[in-house]
Amino acid sequence: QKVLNAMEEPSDNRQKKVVAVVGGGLVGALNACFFAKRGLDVEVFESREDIRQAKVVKGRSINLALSHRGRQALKHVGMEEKIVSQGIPMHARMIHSLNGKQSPIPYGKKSQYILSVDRANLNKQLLTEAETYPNAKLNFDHKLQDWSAEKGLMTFVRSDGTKEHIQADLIVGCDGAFSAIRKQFLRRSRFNYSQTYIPHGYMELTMPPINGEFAMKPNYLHIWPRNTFMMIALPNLDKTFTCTLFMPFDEFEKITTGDQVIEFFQKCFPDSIPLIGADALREDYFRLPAQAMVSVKCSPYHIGDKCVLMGDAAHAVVPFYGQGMNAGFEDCIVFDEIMEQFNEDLAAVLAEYSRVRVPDDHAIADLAMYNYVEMRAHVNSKWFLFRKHVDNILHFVMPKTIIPLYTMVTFTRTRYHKAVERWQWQDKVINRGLLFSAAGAALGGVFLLIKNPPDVNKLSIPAEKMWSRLAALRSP
Ligand SMILES: Cc1cc2nc3c(=O)[nH]c(=O)nc-3n(C[C@H](O)[C@H](O)[C@H](O)COP(=O)(O)OP(=O)(O)OC[C@H]3O[C@@H](n4cnc5c(N)ncnc54)[C@H](O)[C@@H]3O)c2cc1C
Ligand SMILES: NC(=O)C1=CN([C@@H]2O[C@H](COP(=O)(O)OP(=O)(O)OC[C@H]3O[C@@H](n4cnc5c(N)ncnc54)[C@H](OP(=O)(O)O)[C@@H]3O)[C@@H](O)[C@H]2O)C=CC1
Ligand SMILES: Nc1ccccc1C(=O)C[C@H](N)C(=O)O
Repeated sequence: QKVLNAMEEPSDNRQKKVVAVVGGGLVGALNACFFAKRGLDVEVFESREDIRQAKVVKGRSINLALSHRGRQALKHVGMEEKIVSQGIPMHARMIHSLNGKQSPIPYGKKSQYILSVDRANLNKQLLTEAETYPNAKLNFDHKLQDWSAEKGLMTFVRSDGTKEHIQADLIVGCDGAFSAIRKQFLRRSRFNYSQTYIPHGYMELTMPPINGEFAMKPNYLHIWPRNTFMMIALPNLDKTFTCTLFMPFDEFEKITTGDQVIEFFQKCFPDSIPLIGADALREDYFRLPAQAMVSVKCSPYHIGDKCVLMGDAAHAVVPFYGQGMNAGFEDCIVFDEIMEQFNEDLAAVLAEYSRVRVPDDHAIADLAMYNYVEMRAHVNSKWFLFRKHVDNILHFVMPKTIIPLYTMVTFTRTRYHKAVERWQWQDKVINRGLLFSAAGAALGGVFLLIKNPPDVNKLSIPAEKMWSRLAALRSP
């Protein structure tokens, strides 16, 4: 059994803590940098081999949308500029109508954008950054098999079947949506847990460059919203786009031949066929089955002063807000802030972390579900587009009073649950305002008509025609 010992004596009178981070994915690797920067000794245990040496990197999605929360966390460990310089800014949604028309909907002000970044590259750079700290060590091919919350003792199994037993002061579970660390929480009393698989799946398809250039405008997140399902595309540095088709599993399963794939794309995304390529479509559609999406909510995130969950291990969310990683990165900042506030007293820090973070992570889980409906359906509605304009104008006039939800979530560090509360309040106020304005305008019109009744004979539209037009407006 290996007991992780502090690599050197602490310079102050605090007991030097040794931290084991389980999972060297995006959040685990970043968290290792946070702990190491704080001066703690940290070891990462990752089940996969070192992805920096691997020939093929298996993973969920090729690219990710990075926004303010994630950037702030990267900034804390001095990596923001490096990562941002390798990202592609996306300033707006680009809506593809059935007839091929493209219309942009900006994400915020001119200077506000989200960034498309390469997942594997980000993970590799975070691991390399963690390794630059002398007090951080990375262990690959270490899959957590079991652990004890009471003893802080973990058992790892390696690909050759050998086992390693390791003890640490603090265990940080960053082992993703299907966390092995979280399994032990499930056995404990007063641990709340829910897991929901949505009935939709997703499939990734590649849109290659055309004559060495992007096949579509690169600085947008492209959306083909078809009300009950959608396709999106994010740009990559190699001038390809990664298209992701989100659709009910039933619909994926109805398509069983290459010809049916083309028929389906012809009907729903005709403008994308020449860009992806009909032959590629026929093949790529069947390369992998559609993947499932799960939303996991749990609380609390800690056990005593021994263990804490972060990232997808604590809160796997459906991907539709592009906030899963950003929220996980923000977890690292919040934990670090609380460590500072409570002078690294782990019992106090862990309890406070759960108290502060659970409502926010649960809020982003709900918002992520909502954003799927916004992206696939609401963007097609004239009322939604009108409201977006109204919100933007009000935000311009009263920047501190009215802040669009998307701006709060994506371009600020407003706590997610506060953003939801504020959104609901703003929505009520704006809708009432619009209703009163419409009623006021109508009343004003009636008043003017009564004061100056028009000469019916001089109306440019004959009265009967006007009535029939009004009747047509009312019928569905
Ligand atoms: C299709 C899709 C698109 C997405 N797009 C976005 C986006 O645009 N923006 C965004 O912010 N988020 C996005 N996300 C979410 C994002 O991928 C996750 O939130 C993020 O990867 C979470 O990081 P993590 O480190 O917590 O988990 P992971 O990245 O899953 O890392 C977990 C690590 O733990 C390791 N591990 C697992 N089990 C063990 C074990 N037993 N022992 C040791 N190690 C173990 C795994 O090998 C892995 O390396 C998307 C997700 C999906 C599925
Ligand atoms: N919110 C969501 O809907 C989902 C999000 N994700 C996130 O996407 C990112 C990248 O994922 P990626 O690296 O590709 O991870 P994978 O989906 O490939 O899974 C990583 C490991 O988790 C285990 N696993 C996978 N599926 C299941 C399952 N259904 N039940 C139990 N265990 C499972 C497997 O471990 P073993 O070797 O033991 O089989 C697998 O090796 C991560 O953030 C992940 O957390 C992943 C899936 C869904
Ligand atoms: N990265 C993603 C992956 C899957 C689905 C959506 C996204 C988004 O980023 C959506 C974006 N935030 C939007 O609201 O337009």
